Amino acid sequence: MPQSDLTFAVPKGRLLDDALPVMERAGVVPEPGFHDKANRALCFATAREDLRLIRVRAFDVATFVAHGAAQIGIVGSDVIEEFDYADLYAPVDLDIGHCHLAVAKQAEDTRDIDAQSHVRVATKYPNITRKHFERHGIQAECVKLNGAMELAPSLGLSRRIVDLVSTGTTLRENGLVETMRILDITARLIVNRAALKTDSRVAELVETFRREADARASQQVAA
Ligand SMILES: Nc1ncnc2c1ncn2[C@@H]1O[C@H](COP(=O)(O)OP(=O)(O)OP(=O)(O)O)[C@@H](O)[C@H]1O
Ligand SMILES: O=P(O)(O)OC[C@H]1O[C@H](OP(=O)(O)OP(=O)(O)O)[C@H](O)[C@@H]1O
Repeated sequence: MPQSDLTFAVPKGRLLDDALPVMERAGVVPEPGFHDKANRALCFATAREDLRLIRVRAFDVATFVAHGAAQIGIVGSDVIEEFDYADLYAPVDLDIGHCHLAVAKQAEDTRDIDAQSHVRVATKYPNITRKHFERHGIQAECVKLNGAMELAPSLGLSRRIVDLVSTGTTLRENGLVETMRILDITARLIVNRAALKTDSRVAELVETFRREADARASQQVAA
């Protein structure tokens, strides 16, 4: 019986620029139309007849793969940690998309929250945030935002934010300072656990990406 096509999910934004060369070295080469920013299609053919790509939001990559609608994908470890899906397995650290998740506050806010039992936090990551503050004995009331968290303290929405930091420019330009680092982040190859067990092509792709990541690591050591 012919096997159905595999679906590979990738995030549509900044991570894609780093992921594409890695994918291409692993033999996942999208059709030319994929690179056209004006193209509104969401599903693309690849050089492999049995493999298609879908381009979705980063959080949705994890959801598509966890539910088996896509068998494999690439996503930041922040997203994996936030959802904690049992059906999702992240076997390869791709060593791209380096950033970290941090708590930040307005630079002029000198009030100590350690002495408090409750704090309001604006974030895209309510689960990670609640767990982080719980470990410090503080109950976090999370206000879910999907972007521009940096506006929340100055507009009185929350005393703290939890957001991704890479260069630190966004925090600085919005008058914020980091108070605590929560999680170091890199992008991972993720697979649906059931698909990994039942479809040998998924295990083969995992091995190919693992070899590609190992080869890059060896080159870096040699350089
Ligand atoms: N400033 C940054 N520097 C490096 N990596 C980042 C940065 N911001 C986010 N990331 C990583 O990239 C991932 C988001 O990927 P990407 O931007 O491709 O997705 P997206 O779907 O466009 O995001 P969104 O849903 O926010 O629009 C994050 O989950 C994180 O792992
Ligand atoms: O430390 P920096 O290098 O300044 O990067 C951090 C910024 O990058 C991410 O936002 P992104 O640009 O993905 O936009 P978003 O707010 O729409 O998520 C993140 O949410 C920060 O705002």
